Amino acid sequence: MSSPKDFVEVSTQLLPSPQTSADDDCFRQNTINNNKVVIFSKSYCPYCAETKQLFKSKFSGVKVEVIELDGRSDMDAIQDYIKEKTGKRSVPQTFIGRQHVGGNDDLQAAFKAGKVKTLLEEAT
Ligand SMILES: N[C@@H](CCC(=O)N[C@@H](CS)C(=O)NCC(=O)O)C(=O)O
Repeated sequence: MSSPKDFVEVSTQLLPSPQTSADDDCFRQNTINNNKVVIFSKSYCPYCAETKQLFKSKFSGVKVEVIELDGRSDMDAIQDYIKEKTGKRSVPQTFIGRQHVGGNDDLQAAFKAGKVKTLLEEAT
């Protein structure tokens, strides 16, 4: 059952254009640190669509920050940064409460194990 307040808010954030590569990393880390749920995504990617749909259907009411990488001039740099942090370069990559959950397969498995709910509850 869902009520109006349960409707999930999915927004697409454009990171500001930083001046230096040190600023770049700062913006990327701040995006992960300052949002409860962050999904690095590509708009055409079917796995990304599944990840976004999971939050929409199962965690309505939770604000999800979606960074659509395709078309961004810093797409490769962001993917390099995520690879450096997590070992993974594919999209989607989901972070909950600053913790890396992983790609869509990882997220779906974490959901089935009840871990997504726990991470959301623990996230500030
Ligand atoms: N098993 C991965 C599959 C992800 C995947 O293959 N994503 C593609 C896009 S649909 C990808 O990242 N391709 C390389 C790229 O876009 O840089 C998952 O569940 O997340």
